[in-house]
Amino acid sequence: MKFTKMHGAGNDYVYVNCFEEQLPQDIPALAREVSDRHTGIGGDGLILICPSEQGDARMRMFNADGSESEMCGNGIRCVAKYVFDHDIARKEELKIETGAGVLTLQVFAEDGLADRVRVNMGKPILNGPDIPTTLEGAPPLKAPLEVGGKTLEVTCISMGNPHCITFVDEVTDEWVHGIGPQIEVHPAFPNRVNAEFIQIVSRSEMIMRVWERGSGETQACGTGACASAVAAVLNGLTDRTVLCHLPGGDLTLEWAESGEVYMTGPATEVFHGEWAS
Ligand SMILES: N[C@H](CCC[C@H](N)C(=O)O)C(=O)O
Repeated sequence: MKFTKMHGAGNDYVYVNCFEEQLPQDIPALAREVSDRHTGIGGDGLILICPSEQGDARMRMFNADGSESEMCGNGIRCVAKYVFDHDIARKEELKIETGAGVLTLQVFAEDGLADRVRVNMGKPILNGPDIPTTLEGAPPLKAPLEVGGKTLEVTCISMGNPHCITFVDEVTDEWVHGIGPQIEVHPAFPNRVNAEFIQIVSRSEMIMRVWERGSGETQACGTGACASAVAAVLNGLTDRTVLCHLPGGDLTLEWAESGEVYMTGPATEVFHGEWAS
């Protein structure tokens, strides 16, 4: 099985072009195997680029633990790059089918290859039961969450996949590796949750680290950055356009007055290979 290794702001996945490649039956097992950074290819998960009746391609995304997610922001930028660069659909505006609906993307190319992508991520989902979470509110804003002997004040948002955002003075390992894994599996989140930790720098800038559902700490999380920008606006902490600094790079988020969230960021192809087993 041929694969391509790509990353968006350091959030790296193994990509398979399912217009051409056959997949084994057990895709979650394949995701776990290829993601292993010692015995596999290494990555935060597996992303399939598939034919679509509704768009130029369909994205299916699997975390490193094999769980499938509805949406992946860094992943969809790389899917757009792959579709553009490999002539599946060489258009500057692409439509990609995802678990969160058909999204529209704008591709920016240098020397004929896409290197930055602007995604209309759609409107955030704010109704608690649809996130889903048992916490009160639409959305839960500064909702109390008992974790690790602390009572956190969290904001919960979905971008098609669930996010629990905590604003902190400094994003330390204690938060990300100590509290993050406990939030991921907290009973308030029936489908588990991605846990973002945000340090506000100014009304137009924030620092983010994330403990991702199914993958642990990643270098960046596109849907998490979008959800965090919405949470920052709803909590009165930033304006509607925010520069988000992540360990793997920067993303620009805009929660437009129309309600849609726009995310702009890089997409990088690193290498191709053949998966032996
Ligand atoms: N771990 C996430 C999926 C990947 C999201 C992230 N890598 C992004 O760029 O949006 C989840 O289970 O919802």
